[in-house]
Amino acid sequence: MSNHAARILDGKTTAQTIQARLKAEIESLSPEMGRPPGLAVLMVGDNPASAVYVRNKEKSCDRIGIASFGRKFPTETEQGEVAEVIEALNQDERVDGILVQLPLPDHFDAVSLLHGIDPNKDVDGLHPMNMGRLVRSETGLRSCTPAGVMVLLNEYGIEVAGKRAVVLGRSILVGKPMALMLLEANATVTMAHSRTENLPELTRSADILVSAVGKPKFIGADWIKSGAVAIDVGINRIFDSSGKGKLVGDFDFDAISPFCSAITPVPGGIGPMTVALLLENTVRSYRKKLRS
Ligand SMILES: Nc1nc(=O)c2c([nH]1)NC[C@@H]1CN(c3ccc(C(=O)N[C@@H](CCC(=O)O)C(=O)O)cc3)C=[N+]21
Ligand SMILES: [Mg+2]
Repeated sequence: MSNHAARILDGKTTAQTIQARLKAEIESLSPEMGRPPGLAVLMVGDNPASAVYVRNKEKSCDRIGIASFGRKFPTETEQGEVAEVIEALNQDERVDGILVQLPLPDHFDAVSLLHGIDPNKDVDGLHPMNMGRLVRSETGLRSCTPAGVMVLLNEYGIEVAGKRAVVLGRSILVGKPMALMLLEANATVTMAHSRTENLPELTRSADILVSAVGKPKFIGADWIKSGAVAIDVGINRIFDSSGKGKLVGDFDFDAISPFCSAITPVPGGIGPMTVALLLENTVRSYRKKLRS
């Protein structure tokens, strides 16, 4: 079963549908709440992937009625200064979500900074409280990228239970929570990483292959099982011979799509889903205040 046309899992359209639903929900909740939801994004230095994300988040917040409390710090900022801002945002009643862009500059200790975020405002799901809830399959705020993958799979009716899933990458932001969410959905999950031996042989066993390694067009056709579902979390900027930049994923899309049953494009796949789930988490934490 090869050379069938893969279904394109359209994250852009799915994300727009989610955003439209959230916009309506915000309109109906805000009279009672007396304020819009608020999201604070903190960025230190100027990582290009983070810059794309920040731009898209701010546009989306404007569009659906979430107030942005963003702060940008120069690379040489001291950790203590950012920690103080986080503490002020924890106390600020107008703020429902706080997100610290990763990676942070080398002189930062990301772990201790993330521990300082109020778990109820941790819309990135990175606080140990929320990570622990995920490990235990308890409800809590969940990492936006892997949560977006699960929503997209569900949107397209892709069966996960009983399937073999391989996750490439073991970051706290994507790989680890992704593996746990697939496990929760009853997939048989393998986590692979830079030290994994015979990687292509492993990925050829995957019914669902998720890549979050950040290497442009790293994965070619001989890594893919025929009929696999390919989920590309990589967002890599490359430049053509004329110096023009464009975004590509970890998959060599044109090479592998003939062998896949379904595949996410870059751009327009998991990126927009990440933004949508961030907004969703923010609205969730806003809505929770109505009842408390
Ligand atoms: N604490 C933290 N949480 C994150 O989730 C996080 C982070 N730090 N640091 C940076 C990465 C990167 N990231 C992106 C999310 C969406 C797009 C996105 O919207 N991509 C569009 C790009 C469209 C375009 O502008 O060309 C797409 O793929 O279609 C990009 C990048 C989240 N990250
Ligand atoms: Mg994408």
